[in-house]
Amino acid sequence: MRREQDMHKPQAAATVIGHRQAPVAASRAPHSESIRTAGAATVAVGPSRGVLKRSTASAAPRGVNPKQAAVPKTVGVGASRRKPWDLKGKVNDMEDKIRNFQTKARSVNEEMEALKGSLSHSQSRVSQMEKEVEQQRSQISKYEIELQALSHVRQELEKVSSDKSFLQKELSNLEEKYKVMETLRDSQETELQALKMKLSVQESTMTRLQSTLRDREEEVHSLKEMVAEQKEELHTGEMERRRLHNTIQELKASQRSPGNIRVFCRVRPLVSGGLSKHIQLPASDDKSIVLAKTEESHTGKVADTQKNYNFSFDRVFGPQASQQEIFEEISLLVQSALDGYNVCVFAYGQTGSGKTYTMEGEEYDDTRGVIPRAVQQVFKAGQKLAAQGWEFTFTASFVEIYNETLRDLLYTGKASKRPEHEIRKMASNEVTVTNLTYEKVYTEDQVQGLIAVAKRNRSTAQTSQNDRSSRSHSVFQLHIEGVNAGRDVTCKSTLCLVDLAGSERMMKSQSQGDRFKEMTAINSSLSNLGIVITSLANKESHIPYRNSKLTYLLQGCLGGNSKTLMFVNISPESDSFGETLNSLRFASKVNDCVIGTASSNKK
Ligand SMILES: Nc1ncnc2c1ncn2[C@@H]1O[C@H](COP(=O)(O)OP(=O)(O)OP(=O)(O)O)[C@@H](O)[C@H]1O
Repeated sequence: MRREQDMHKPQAAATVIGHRQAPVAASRAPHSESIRTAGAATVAVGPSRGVLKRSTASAAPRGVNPKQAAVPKTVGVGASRRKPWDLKGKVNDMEDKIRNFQTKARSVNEEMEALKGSLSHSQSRVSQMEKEVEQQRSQISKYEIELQALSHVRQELEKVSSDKSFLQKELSNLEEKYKVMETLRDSQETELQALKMKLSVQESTMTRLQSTLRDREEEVHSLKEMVAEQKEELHTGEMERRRLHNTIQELKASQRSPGNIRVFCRVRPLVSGGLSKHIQLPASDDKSIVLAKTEESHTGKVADTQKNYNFSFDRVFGPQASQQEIFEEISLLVQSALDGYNVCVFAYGQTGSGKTYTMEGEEYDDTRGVIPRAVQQVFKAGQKLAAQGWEFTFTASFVEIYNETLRDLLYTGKASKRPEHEIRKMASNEVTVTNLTYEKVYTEDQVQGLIAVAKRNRSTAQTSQNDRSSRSHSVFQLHIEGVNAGRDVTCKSTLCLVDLAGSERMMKSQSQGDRFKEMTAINSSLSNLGIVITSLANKESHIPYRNSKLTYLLQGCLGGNSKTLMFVNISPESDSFGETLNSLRFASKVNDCVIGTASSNKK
């Protein structure tokens, strides 16, 4: 556009040239480039302005524009050289000038024509360029659209790239994991190989072991057969042992007397120590005892006479005999109880002769009596027989008979609620006591606990009545039931251990009141015991068991089907001589009784 303006300006200048004011226009066109060129020509020929100014101002007519008035002056470049009057010269100059101007106008025109050409060219160029610009614009808008599309693509690309980097990370993680897994797999493969090796070794070992097992099984089978044979032999042996055991006892008993009731005599040590004067125990004989009594001469003229009472029993134990020695002699009987025989051991003797010491003993091992030792043996033997297929059930009871009344020594309830008891005989001929505690026992300790309960119960009664324990019988019973399921054999027996009341005879001076009643009861039950034993020995048709609670209770343990042992305990003091003699006489009578051969309660 600017170029277009530039092209028009010289044209206007050329138009002015045709007028009189053309020089003015020429002098006023310092802004135009083409005029500037012409101006230069003017300056080259014109005089200096300083010179002209003064004369112009003074020569300009009034009312005329000083600028218009100055034109002729300016036109006359050669005025300084021509004389004012040289008009012709001036005209010539003017004509020269005109020619110059014309030449210039022509060149300007030419230039203008050239410019026009150039202009049209430029215009076409411009339009072409505009077209191009349009094209460019449309291209640009296309590009912009493409750019937008590309920016979407770029965003997507960025997203894809971030996804890619994420996936690459994941990939690298997975690669790591894969490597770890590979390592693991390798190690597991190695392990697998090792296990396979082991397996193959073990398989071969197993094959070897299987063949060994088959051999062993055959061995076991033959051993089982052998065991069965040996068990059979053992059983036969056991039966034989029982038979022999019984025979030995019978032989032992028959050594002195042919009766079944065996009697052991035990002499208590003197309380003061030393030796008893009236009791003699022959050193060479452990079955005899001599009771010597010196009878003084009434007249004094003859010497004192000594009367000897000789007794012999199955065994006589002196004051030094230990509890262990005593038990060794009766342990065979206890074994018989497990073999199915009823066994009854009772201690007879005057008060203080050592019955309780013999039967119960004291707490310490050495001083323990028959009852705790028998219980220990029963449980031990029961365990041994279990190996031969025997299974035993033990039931314990402990009863006191005082004044012909029964009292449960295992009762642990309130004293006020203590029940009364009756002895009953069952259809099976078994004797049982109503309301009595029959405690199933499984261990020796449990039985010892029951014995302790019985002791407490006796001492409680003792405090209310002095020496009550001396005046009552205590009966411990262990009911034994054995089953050998394999052989379809059962056995049933009772081990009966009795501490009898003091056997002293009643003095006439004491025969009054409660004491009389007690003594009558004791004497009655003890003499009834003697009567029952004698009746059994005489094989009488009626045995008066029911005459006393004691014989009624012991019915099953006395008689042909039981093994009975009596301890006769004697006091060594000289003032007990009479009672000792009575006890030994009673025991001797019992010892002479032939009741018959016991048979085992085996089915
Ligand atoms: N063999 C003995 N060795 C040592 N001490 C004994 C022996 N026998 C009995 N004794 C003691 O003699 C005392 C009386 O014995 P024990 O109580 O056994 O007599 P008991 O006949 O049962 O009397 P009771 O009829 O009054 O019950 C007790 O102190 C006891 O320890």
